Amino acid sequence: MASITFTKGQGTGNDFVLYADPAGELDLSPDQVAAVCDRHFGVGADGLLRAVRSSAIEAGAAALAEHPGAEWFMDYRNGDGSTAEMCGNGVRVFARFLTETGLLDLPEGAQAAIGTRAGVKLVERSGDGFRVDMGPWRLDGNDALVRAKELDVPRPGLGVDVGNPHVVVALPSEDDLERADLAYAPVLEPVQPAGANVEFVVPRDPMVIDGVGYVRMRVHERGSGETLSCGTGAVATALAVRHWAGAGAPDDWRVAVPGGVVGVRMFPGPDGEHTSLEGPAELVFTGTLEV
Ligand SMILES: N[C@@H](CCC[C@H](N)C(=O)O)C(=O)O
Repeated sequence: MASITFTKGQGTGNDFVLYADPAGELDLSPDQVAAVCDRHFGVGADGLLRAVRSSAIEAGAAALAEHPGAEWFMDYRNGDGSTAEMCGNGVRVFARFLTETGLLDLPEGAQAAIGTRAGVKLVERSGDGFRVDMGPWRLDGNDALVRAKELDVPRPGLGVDVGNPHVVVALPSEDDLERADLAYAPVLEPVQPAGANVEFVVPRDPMVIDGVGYVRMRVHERGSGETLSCGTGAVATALAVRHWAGAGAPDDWRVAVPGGVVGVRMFPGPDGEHTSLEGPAELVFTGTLEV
């Protein structure tokens, strides 16, 4: 049995259990992760973030090859114990955890390189929270029909890859968004090869004010169920809505989720268009786990 000092953190209500494992000695099994994230029998969280030195985890070799400064690797797990490539809110909360615990020095205006399974992400402070360069994105062609309880007819979704897979579904009205029952997994047809996070979205009316786009979103996350926020989902949402709106649509978006608001921007990067995600990231409490 091992004892782990953990911290609970959240970004717009997307909550995580975090712990430092610099030498890579405290890897939890999927069942252990699911038990920790269980809201009735465990700490309770949408996911788990293990801070491990990139040199101490197999997946960290690619991160160090991409960016030798990527000292820390974000080993992300969904609440059911499954592994995901990337977590947008998670990487911001991870930066808060590293800086508050003294594992990372990140002065205002500087960027830290964090290894993830979707490549190295550059994180910086932004107001009270953090901003992350999410890197390049693509429409992944895995468009799907999405069936969900309370939706009268199956609706078309747009497949977007932002490091992890998403399907974005536009709903006709805010009423539809509110009454959609996401307490179970929406059915995707055809089934996405690696599963997908599903975002249900409604642009605000008017959608654009002073060059900024506004959209509301609810999300059913692969491996976690409905959550109060999803950073990669917000990025996929802004990209999908801009795609649907066509030429002249803004590159600057505010995505309202049940847990708050995050900002998404599109900008030219060295390897195609990148996006950034910004918003709050807070630590809530610490405790000890016996695993
Ligand atoms: N909540 C995260 C996304 C976490 C991973 C996702 N559930 C998946 O399986 O891809 C975020 O903020 O991006």
